[in-house]
Amino acid sequence: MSSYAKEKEIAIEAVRKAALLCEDVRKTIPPAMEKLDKSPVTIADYGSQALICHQLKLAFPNDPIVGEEDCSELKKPEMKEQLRIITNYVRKHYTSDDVTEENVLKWIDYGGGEVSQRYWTLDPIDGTKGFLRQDQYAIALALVENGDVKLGIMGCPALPDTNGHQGQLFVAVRNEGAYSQTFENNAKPTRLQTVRCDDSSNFRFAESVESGHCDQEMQISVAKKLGITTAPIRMDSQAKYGLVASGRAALYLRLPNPQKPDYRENIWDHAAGAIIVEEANGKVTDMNGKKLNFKDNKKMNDNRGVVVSNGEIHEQVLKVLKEM
Ligand SMILES: Nc1ncnc2c1ncn2[C@@H]1O[C@H](COP(=O)(O)O)[C@@H](O)[C@H]1OP(=O)(O)O
Ligand SMILES: [Mg+2]
Ligand SMILES: [Mg+2]
Ligand SMILES: [Mg+2]
Repeated sequence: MSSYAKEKEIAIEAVRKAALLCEDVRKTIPPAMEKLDKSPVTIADYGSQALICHQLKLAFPNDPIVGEEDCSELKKPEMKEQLRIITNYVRKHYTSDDVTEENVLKWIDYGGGEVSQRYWTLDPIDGTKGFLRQDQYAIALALVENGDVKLGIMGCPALPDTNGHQGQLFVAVRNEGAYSQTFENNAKPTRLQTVRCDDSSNFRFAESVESGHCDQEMQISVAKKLGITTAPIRMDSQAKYGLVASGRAALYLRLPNPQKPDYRENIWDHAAGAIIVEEANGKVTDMNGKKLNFKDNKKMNDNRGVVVSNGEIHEQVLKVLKEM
């Protein structure tokens, strides 16, 4: 019996419902709205956050949820039509009889919790830019206790598994391994294991599609020094952690963009992915070898960049980074 059996069951069901909503929205190529920081957000980001937060609050009323989105923009009168559309999508994918515009706003704002001794962190759509391009995105949910991620669920509805089946749901519980399954009900989970260095066809590296989110030039030179000469797998969102966990890449590098020295990573962009890779025998640190900090703040203020590996090559990657 898993130590987080109830949490896992509720979280998987919540992410599964949100994935159905996101895929439904994606069929129509949704227009993007712009947030105050100029980053895009869609009706699916809001719908996914509303669905997941409400289900978590019903089951764990005392747990804070630290989510990416809030409704300050959505509450503006000019957003009335958007709110109506979001509410309709939530109603379609959620058999709760209290789906009203007012409640949808309330549920989204359940995600306004603070980092605490025990909390959930949620990115309702990670890789919104990928989602808008009809490319990869992830619904990422993690439970953190005392700064340690205990449970991570990552839904990647557009990601094909190694059998070519589209849609992968990744699940990891601390000390109990990482698994992937399809989105079907009662799908059989497959245990994940990172790639071995002698598996030359999968000894590749992954990085962001968005050159503004990282330092692609530096990443390619680091990979070269490690003997990886094949082109990077460019993919949006935390799905890159899924590639490393399932042995389809040995390394995911996210080095800070030199043009944006003040950017700090958010906990919801890494918590779920990190436990999934660690439980598949991989390793995750920042570029200086520091543990990612999920204990203090939404922003990982004392971490710089992220290095995600199969475990075996981790020390070597850190050494190369230090030398450069
Ligand atoms: N300058 C930046 N450096 C690193 N990550 C960033 C930067 N700007 C935005 N992001 C985040 O990168 C994530 C997408 O990652 P990827 O590029 O791997 O698909 C998003 O969560 C996005 O955050 P946000 O949601 O605030 O836009
Ligand atoms: Mg965003
Ligand atoms: Mg997001
Ligand atoms: Mg994100």
